[in-house]
Amino acid sequence: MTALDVRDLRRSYGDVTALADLSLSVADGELFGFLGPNGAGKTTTIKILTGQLTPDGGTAEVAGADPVEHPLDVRERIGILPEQESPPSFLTPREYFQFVGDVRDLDESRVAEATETWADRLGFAEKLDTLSTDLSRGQQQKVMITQAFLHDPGLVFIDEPLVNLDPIVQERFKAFLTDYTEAGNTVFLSTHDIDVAEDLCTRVGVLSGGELVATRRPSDLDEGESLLDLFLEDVDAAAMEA
Ligand SMILES: Nc1ncnc2c1ncn2[C@@H]1O[C@H](COP(=O)(O)OP(=O)(O)OP(=O)(O)O)[C@@H](O)[C@H]1O
Repeated sequence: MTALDVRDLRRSYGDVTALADLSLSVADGELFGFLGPNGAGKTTTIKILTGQLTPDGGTAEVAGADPVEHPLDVRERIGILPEQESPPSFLTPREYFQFVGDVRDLDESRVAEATETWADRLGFAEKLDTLSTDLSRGQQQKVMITQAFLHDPGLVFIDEPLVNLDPIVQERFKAFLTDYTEAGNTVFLSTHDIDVAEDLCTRVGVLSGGELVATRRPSDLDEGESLLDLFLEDVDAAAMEA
């Protein structure tokens, strides 16, 4: 089954072309890395696929629904971890998860269980009743990760999830992502950390100038080959063609 399918997606902001012509499919169970230099169009793509932005043209199906025609259906079925967003400063993590649970129509007991599981997994149990404004950047990131997974979505969009996490928590979260996708769920991971993508992803797509210029499987790399070198070659080749 296909977790997401994108055909000929286009989006400009005034005379800036953010997405020129993007076609891409991600299957259920993939841990898909979305790579690209600054300004390549990654955030624009994620905003369209998560029902936050309308494209100028093209089609998309995400978790079985059209994010343009039925953005609420898509948002119900997916989890989203946007880059550089914080939990509301005036709520504690526990209150924030209750709020997200209400919006997502989850039973109180399910929210309580997920809260305990994630606080334990990411190591912030002692901060569950602290106002978010008094949390460190890393602790706030743990809260944002938790809200993305609170309802056990089959498809999650995560943008630079490891930022501000200490190495121990990073490893724990990476192991979770692997287990999560091996269980059949799908992760769409946008990152500049090519080493993490090489280590973690089952497949990556390289976006450059608003177009997908390569897809690769880290498991297919030859001895001595690195995803970073190939990424740099892909982006250089795309720049030469432009
Ligand atoms: N609201 C906006 N108004 C005008 N231009 C925008 C807007 N949002 C994005 N852009 C432009 O669209 C292009 C793609 O931006 P986008 O944020 O999608 O790239 P990105 O791959 O996520 O970049 P980064 O890795 O730096 O976060 C860039 O040239 C950017 O300047």
